[in-house]
Amino acid sequence: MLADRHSMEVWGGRIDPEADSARWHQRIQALAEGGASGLVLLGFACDEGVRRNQGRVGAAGGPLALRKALANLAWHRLAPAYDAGDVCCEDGDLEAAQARLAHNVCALLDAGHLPLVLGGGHEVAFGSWSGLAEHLGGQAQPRIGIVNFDAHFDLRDPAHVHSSGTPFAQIAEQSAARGWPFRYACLGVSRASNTRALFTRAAELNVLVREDHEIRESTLDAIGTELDAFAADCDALYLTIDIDVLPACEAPGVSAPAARGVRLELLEPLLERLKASGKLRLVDFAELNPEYDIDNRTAKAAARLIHLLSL
Ligand SMILES: N=CN[C@@H](CCC(=O)O)C(=O)O
Ligand SMILES: [Mn+2]
Ligand SMILES: [Mn+2]
Repeated sequence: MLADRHSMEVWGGRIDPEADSARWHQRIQALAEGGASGLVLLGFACDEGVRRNQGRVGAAGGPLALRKALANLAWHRLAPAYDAGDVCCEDGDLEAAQARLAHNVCALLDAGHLPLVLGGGHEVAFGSWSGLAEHLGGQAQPRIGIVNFDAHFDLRDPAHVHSSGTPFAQIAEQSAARGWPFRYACLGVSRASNTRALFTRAAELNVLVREDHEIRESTLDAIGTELDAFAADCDALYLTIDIDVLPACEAPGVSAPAARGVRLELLEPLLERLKASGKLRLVDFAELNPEYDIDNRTAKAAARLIHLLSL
């Protein structure tokens, strides 16, 4: 593997004396060549995209905070989980860091693993997707479905700058250049936090949009059915979770906290539905900023979602 740094030191925590009481820190393994396929955590310690997007930096600390939050959670998995270390961006060269992330993601997919990338600002998405694209590149026209749970479209015009606000517009451009379809679902969007231009671009790109206020107990099943149909029309799903989709009380530790958001109890059933599709090939978490977290609330919420997806 080509990660920029790797240490298993963070994986420590409570050890219970009774049988069958393992936690993540007791079961996760350092990634090594030739191991059985499993879930692989790969950090993307980067907030250069957030800085370029005029946001609150600090998401570079996300991978470490996520591992710490995950370490003490109960282990219920049957298949292995590995830690592949971090890709870092310490010199402001975001494009080079995204390219290294892509090569690592591609190598993991080639080896039969499910990569779970720990961001980092949402600029992680361009690197993650590029890795999946590299992996599927041999296919004629792979139908990659992107499902983004986010208060924001992140479809800003990349002609100005590449940032945490542009990844899906960059992916749309790349897809068009390759003659591949662009299939993007963005759920949890806040109308108040996205300009008219962004809604217009989403409509032009035929994005499946569900706004934050549309996701309620009474609409969950219908939205789940929409996601089933979206997944059925794709060869592979890339799930990206911008943790600022949660309300600020559940996720204060982000660059742009959501005044309303979509609560965990509504998000979780939709994630279960996507998982049940059997088409998830790549997952990432974006925008956790530990510098603004309260009581590790945001890290714990994200770790709970990782735990749910890993069962
Ligand atoms: N990845 C973040 N994207 C948001 C940030 C919004 C904000 O800082 O208020 C965006 O660009 O729209
Ligand atoms: Mn985002
Ligand atoms: Mn967001």
